[in-house]
Amino acid sequence: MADLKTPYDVIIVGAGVAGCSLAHALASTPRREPLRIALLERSLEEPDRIVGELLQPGGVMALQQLGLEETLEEIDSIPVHGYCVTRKENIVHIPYPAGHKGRSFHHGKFIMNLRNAAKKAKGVDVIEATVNDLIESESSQQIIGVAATKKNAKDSENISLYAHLVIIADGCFSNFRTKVMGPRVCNPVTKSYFVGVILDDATLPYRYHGTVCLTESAGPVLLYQIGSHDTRMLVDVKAPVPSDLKGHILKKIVPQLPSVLHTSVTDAVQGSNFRKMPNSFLPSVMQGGNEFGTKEGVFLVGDAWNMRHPLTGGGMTVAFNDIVILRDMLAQIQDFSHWDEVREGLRRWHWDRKPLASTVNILSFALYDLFGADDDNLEVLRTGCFKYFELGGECINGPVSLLAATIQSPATLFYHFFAVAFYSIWVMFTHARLIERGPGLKPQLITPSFTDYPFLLIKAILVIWTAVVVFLPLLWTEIRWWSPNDKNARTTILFRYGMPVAALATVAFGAFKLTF
Ligand SMILES: Cc1cc2nc3c(=O)[nH]c(=O)nc-3n(C[C@H](O)[C@H](O)[C@H](O)COP(=O)(O)OP(=O)(O)OC[C@H]3O[C@@H](n4cnc5c(N)ncnc54)[C@H](O)[C@@H]3O)c2cc1C
Repeated sequence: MADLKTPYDVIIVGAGVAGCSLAHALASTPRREPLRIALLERSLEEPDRIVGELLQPGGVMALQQLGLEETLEEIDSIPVHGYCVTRKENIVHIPYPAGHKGRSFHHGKFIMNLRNAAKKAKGVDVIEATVNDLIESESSQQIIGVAATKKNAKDSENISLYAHLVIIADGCFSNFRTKVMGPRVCNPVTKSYFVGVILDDATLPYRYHGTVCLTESAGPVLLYQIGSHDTRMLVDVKAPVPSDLKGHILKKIVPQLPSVLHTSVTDAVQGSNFRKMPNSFLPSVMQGGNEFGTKEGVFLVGDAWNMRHPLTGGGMTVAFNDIVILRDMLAQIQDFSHWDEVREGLRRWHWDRKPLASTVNILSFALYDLFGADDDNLEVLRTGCFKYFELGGECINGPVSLLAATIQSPATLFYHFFAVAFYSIWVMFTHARLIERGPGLKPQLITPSFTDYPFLLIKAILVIWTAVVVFLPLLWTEIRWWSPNDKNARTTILFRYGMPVAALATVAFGAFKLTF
């Protein structure tokens, strides 16, 4: 029975990508009694951020399933038909699978559309307030509400709101992660930073395509058009971020970009205020209350719970897909005060989201390790990856479908990743390569001969080892977060991951034996 202090069924903290779509999804689900939802956001002004500007086709599909496809309209959004990867003037075209299209836009405009959709949804109160704390029940230590400071026209007002369920969607810098996760808290690891600028009327190597520029001894550079005249450039920089960013980009990055971009990038960098965001890694941890060491009455969604590298532009796609599954799960629960039912739902949600979320998460860091390569063996893999794409056919279709999130399969990702690793070795043995000969001397093109083979054989083993060391820990972070008592999770892991991984490992080992 509803507590007198509980005017809401659900409180959602944060009206960003996940929060707005969740509020809209819950309100739009037919139920016996319509839900009363409070969506709290610290600022309802249009956000101005360098995040969430390209939505992959898989994200567009999830948005359609949520009935929110109109939020992509009337914001000067740009169609995205695929990617191209460049190494100086060498360019590989990687179109999305036929019939699929992504969209890119100014983040703030898209968020305003999402907020309007949430505001219009029946039973949703959008409140401009900063949530300061979670309110715990004194008897059960369950979370029963939030304490917030409401932004009024003249001054601020402290309020307390209560609900059966509190959902935290306060993004990558979440203030409540620790409180919700308790002893199992897992802190984000920042791998690098993206520094963002906007280019005016830039010409990209392929129009309406995301562009990934690989550079030597610096991180990858990402470009995509986000409006009729605006193109976002994100430059990956490792910590410590150089104090002279302008000099770093002009001297180290620009000469390695395709020449078609030189003028617009130089102009943008000259007069720019750089924006910087951390590229963080945060594996998802099972939630659901005491059994899993987390709080009851509350759970996390979106970046507050799970983050991956933004290189592959997958964050919003994961968030929307999560909301689709969560909506269907919560639709089966009539009363959110029945925590046992919510806990069981969260457990199912955790595993049901894995095919897409794990694929996107692993791909983002595996590609980042390859494209941001700063070691010799990774450089071999990076060259092999570029050449793999040049083969065309399934060598493009497979990886791009994973990137687009139209295929949700860590096993397919495993297959292509190790196919790239073996192909990289083949390339190393058979293709001529440029060797640096020291200052003042021109690099020399060397074709491997028989005398190089012993050295190359050792290198091949190191390259495979490097591929394993990149991929398997990422896979492990996706499957290890289960409770030892959770028998269903163990079965899921065994069948969904264990079997394909074992099968592919056998194939990979066989291929290795046949090749060498
Ligand atoms: C550099 C960079 C580039 C990226 N580019 C892409 C991309 O191109 N494509 C893609 O799909 N993903 C991208 N991402 C990831 C994507 O931005 C996130 O996955 C997505 O925004 C997560 O949504 P969210 O709702 O969890 O958080 P957010 O969208 O950040 O929303 C959180 C909301 O909570 C509010 N809030 C925070 N604290 C409080 C509080 N105490 N009280 C009330 N409200 C609060 C905030 O104001 C905000 O509105 C990128 C990430 C980075 C770092």
